[in-house]
Amino acid sequence: MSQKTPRSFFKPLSIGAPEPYRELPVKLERMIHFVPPHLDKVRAKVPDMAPTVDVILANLEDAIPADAKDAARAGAIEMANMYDWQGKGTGFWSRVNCLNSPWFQDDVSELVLKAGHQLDVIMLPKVEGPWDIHFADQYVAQLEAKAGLTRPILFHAILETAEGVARVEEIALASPRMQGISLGPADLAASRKMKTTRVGGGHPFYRVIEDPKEDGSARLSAQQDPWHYTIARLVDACRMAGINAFYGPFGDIGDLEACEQQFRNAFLLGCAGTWSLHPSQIAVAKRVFSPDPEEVKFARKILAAMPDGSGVAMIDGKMQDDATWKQAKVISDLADLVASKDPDLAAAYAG
Ligand SMILES: C[C@H](C(=O)SCCNC(=O)CCNC(=O)[C@H](O)C(C)(C)COP(=O)(O)OP(=O)(O)OC[C@H]1O[C@@H](n2cnc3c(N)ncnc32)[C@H](O)[C@@H]1OP(=O)(O)O)[C@@H](O)C(=O)O
Ligand SMILES: [Mg+2]
Repeated sequence: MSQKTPRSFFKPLSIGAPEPYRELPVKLERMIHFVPPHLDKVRAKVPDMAPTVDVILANLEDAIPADAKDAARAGAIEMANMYDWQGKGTGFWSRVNCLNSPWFQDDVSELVLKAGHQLDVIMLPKVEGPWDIHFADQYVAQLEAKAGLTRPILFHAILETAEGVARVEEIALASPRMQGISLGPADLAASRKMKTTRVGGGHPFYRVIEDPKEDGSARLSAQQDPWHYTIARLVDACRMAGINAFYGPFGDIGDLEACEQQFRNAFLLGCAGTWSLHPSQIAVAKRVFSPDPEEVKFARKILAAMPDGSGVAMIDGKMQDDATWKQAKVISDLADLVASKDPDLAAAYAG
């Protein structure tokens, strides 16, 4: 596979386009809250909602009816100018329609030319390989130059095709614009021909069962996680590329307990955040993707016991060494980010 040279990898892809980032901006992205921009009533809530979430995403793709695509795009551009996104620190993203759709070109060109000064991330759906990223990369660079933008707009891919999973490492490495990748369980289930209509979470048919018993009594079985492999593969690809992995949608809006379990599985496996589709999921995402205060205190004990990050120490009967120091650093750094945005948790972490 032909690769760009290290120096050309970071070259702007259009004369006049902003320099690509060599290090990604450090942002809190515990929840990416989806908003249907064509619904006036929901769009009107954005200025009040923005301070309460880490990211607001104007969705132009699935869940937006075909006859409302133009209204959604106009609504997204209106959202860009409803709040001081760059000044107040809440991320402003938009999910555009897929690259082979009749709407992609207008989505991207209008967003960059009319909202690029406030837009942080373009979410690209149904990505199948690095070629999708390369195409969008140069197209956005040309639009950034035309709009006179001084800050590069980043990309976030959705992992929701079988081919995308087979190439997830190449996608993660395809451009300095890559900020992260989310799991899209519904489209991925369809692409893989999985036999489920659920959007994330477990399935009662996906289990393991113990061996038959001599007395013929009932055999114990346990439900398994059908997304374990994909999330773990996604995390490895993203962390290799120095970007973040995210869990995507949880569709059973009424079941917050199962939503929390799915989010928690993703958090423990290394995901940095999740999508929230409904206001009720925002608090769940905040609870799960903010490190637990007791974990933070224990992590800071490890950091204090090994100031230079090397050696060995016993803390509460548990062996700590260079590796656990790095684990503790991940938790402590995340806690610092959360504390900067959430006074209640700042107090809990300092307690
Ligand atoms: C499958 C994967 C995807 O593509 S997922 C992403 C696409 N889907 C979405 O973006 C869905 C976004 N959410 C919604 O459209 C709605 O939440 C809903 C249709 C699921 C439910 O709406 P509704 O029936 O109106 O819910 P409620 O009556 O409970 O609403 C109460 C209240 O909250 C307001 N509301 C609803 N949703 C939102 C929201 N997202 N943000 C802000 N406010 C919201 C609603 O207007 C009510 O307000 P009110 O009390 O003032 O009336 C795929 O990619 C894959 O996996 O592959
Ligand atoms: Mg999808």
